[in-house]
Amino acid sequence: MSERIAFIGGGNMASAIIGGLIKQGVSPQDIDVVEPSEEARQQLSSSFGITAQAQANPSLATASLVVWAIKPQAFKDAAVAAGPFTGNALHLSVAAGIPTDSMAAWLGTQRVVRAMPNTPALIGKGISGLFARAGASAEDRAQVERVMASTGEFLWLDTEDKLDVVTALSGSGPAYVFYFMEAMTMAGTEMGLSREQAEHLAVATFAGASDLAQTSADSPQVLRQRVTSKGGTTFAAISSMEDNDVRALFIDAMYAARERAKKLGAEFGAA
Ligand SMILES: NC(=O)c1ccc[n+]([C@@H]2O[C@H](COP(=O)([O-])OP(=O)(O)OC[C@H]3O[C@@H](n4cnc5c(N)ncnc54)[C@H](O)[C@@H]3O)[C@@H](O)[C@H]2O)c1
Ligand code: PRO
Repeated sequence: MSERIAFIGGGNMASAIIGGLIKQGVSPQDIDVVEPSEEARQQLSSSFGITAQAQANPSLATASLVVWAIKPQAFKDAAVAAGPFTGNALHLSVAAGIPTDSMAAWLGTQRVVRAMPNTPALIGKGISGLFARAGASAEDRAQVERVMASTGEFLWLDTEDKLDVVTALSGSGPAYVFYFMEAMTMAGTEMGLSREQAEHLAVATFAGASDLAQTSADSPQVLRQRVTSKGGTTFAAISSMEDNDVRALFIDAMYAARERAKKLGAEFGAA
């Protein structure tokens, strides 16, 4: 990968991808970042030795790939500011909701791909959903794969609307896991463990159960049933959750996330 890559936005998600690229051997000198926040620019400098630009400028024209890692709310203004400098680049957006139709209109190109990563990308253990517009070539898709592989796994989607489902599932998903860790820690502490002990047990339980689910030939449902002795402690806990509709409420929450992704697209993606 000797091409220059430009990032518009240098926050959490850009840093996760940049970190992965540098680990893969990409030189920080081949990475440009446009980042208006002084604090974020300093972070990029201390973490990666990258001198980010406060504003889009003609140097962006040398990038063969432009990665859009800004909030949906800021996308259109940033596209209007940076678009004129991005020449014939391929564009890859990680923003929730913003449709490729809008990006193609704002940027004047059909070479547009969207990715929905998640924060385990920071340690190379992310998973991303990818969608390519018809105007993106096989080589464009391969370039996106090389970049996203540095953050973990990826899978291609055949329709763009499925990206909103991926956003609700794996994009937002780490927060659901941390939420359950928080609740388990809170309960363990209430029941007499120290906070450190409870958090250690909760985090290690998710790590172990995730590894088991990934390496086992059995489904999560079968693995759950194996923990749940009839009339035992897990049975009491799962019955309490089922009686309180936790599963249905959790599914509702994911629909709310997907709705929000659609609304962000409609509100901030209007071309
Ligand atoms: N954080 C996640 O878990 C996650 C997961 C998947 C996708 N995303 C998507 O990634 C995008 C970025 O999220 P994040 O978590 O990195 O946010 P962030 O706030 O950490 O980073 C966004 C950065 O963009 C900068 N910015 C604002 N206006 C700009 C402009 N006009 N030009 C250039 N930079 C500008 C901000 O200063 C900020 O540093 C969002 O669209 C989000 O939907 C985030
Ligand atoms: N974080 C972004 C959000 O909450 C997108 C998925 C994860 O909007």
